[in-house]
Amino acid sequence: MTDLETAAHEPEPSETTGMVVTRQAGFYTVWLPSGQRILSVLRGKVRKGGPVVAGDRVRVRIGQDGRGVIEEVLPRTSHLIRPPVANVTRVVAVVAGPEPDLGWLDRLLVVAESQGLSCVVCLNKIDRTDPETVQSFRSLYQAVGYPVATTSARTGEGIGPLAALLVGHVSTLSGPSGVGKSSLLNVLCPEARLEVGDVSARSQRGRHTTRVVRLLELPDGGLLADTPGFSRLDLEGVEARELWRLMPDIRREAAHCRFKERCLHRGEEGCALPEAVEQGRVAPSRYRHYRRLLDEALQREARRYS
Ligand SMILES: Nc1nc2c(ncn2[C@@H]2O[C@H](COP(=O)(O)OP(=O)(O)OP(=O)(O)O)[C@@H](O)[C@H]2O)c(=O)[nH]1
Ligand SMILES: [Zn+2]
Repeated sequence: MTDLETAAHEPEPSETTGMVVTRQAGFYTVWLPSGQRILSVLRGKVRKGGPVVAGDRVRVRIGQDGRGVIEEVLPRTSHLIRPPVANVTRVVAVVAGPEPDLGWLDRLLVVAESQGLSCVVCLNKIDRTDPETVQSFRSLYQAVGYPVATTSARTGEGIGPLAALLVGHVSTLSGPSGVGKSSLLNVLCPEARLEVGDVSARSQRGRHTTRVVRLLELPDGGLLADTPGFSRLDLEGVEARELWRLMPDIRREAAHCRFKERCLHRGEEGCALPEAVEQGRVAPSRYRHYRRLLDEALQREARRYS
């Protein structure tokens, strides 16, 4: 018996909590802990509280007809604006071979850390990447402290281990154009593939300027947004003085810097960071990107205060 069949035999309690997985024309699909999905509308007072988005955890009352009424939106742990998804816990930062864009990756990792999101780093297109590059990418980011997946959406290599990193999370893929985010989505979620031929969904997207975001169920558990996140990587809101805290490898070494909080760890005389790079505890690319992001944050702050 499948989970769905089991669910059909167990009457749902009249009130339960669930997660909004998609919204369409005033109807919200709520995913219940049993695996069942119910079509729901918003109670008037909930509507006044602002938009309800995919990822929102809600208290829902189920009527005789099997339809739901969303009574309350439970507090959010995070809220992405673009795409509008609540309660994301995991960002999959995707870059692709043969020459992964590490500058983009390090920037995204900082932005995600500043929002308290946990990251998985993914190198896609390993079928067209030199094995040495794959290996050094893996070592670099494992040493920083991130789970690393190396994948090929084309051959399927590494997809299982990537899926395993998403179990129990609400995740979003993020990465520069063309790295294979849609391709990964299709191999990770069989449900996503159906969409390709779904003309009504496509034409709807064309009509509306804001795209409807769906959370797709991963076969092994977890939910994945069907719209990539973080299309703009704004460092807005990241203070120059706080930047070192947002890069785990820099943070570890900064703890040994004798200038402590007074230091920007930019390579000042006596700062611990240049030595950490020399001795291989911080990768040169990571330190270079740290300094680039720092300069940018300092310039922004100078403009703000001038
Ligand atoms: N060789 C190879 N090609 C891939 C792989 N994954 C994706 N591609 C190809 O890369 C191109 C871009 O893939 P998409 O999935 O559209 O990339 P995307 O990141 O969604 O791109 P945007 O929608 O522009 O952000 C397509 O031609 C894919 O077939 C892979 O693992 N290996
Ligand atoms: Zn320092």
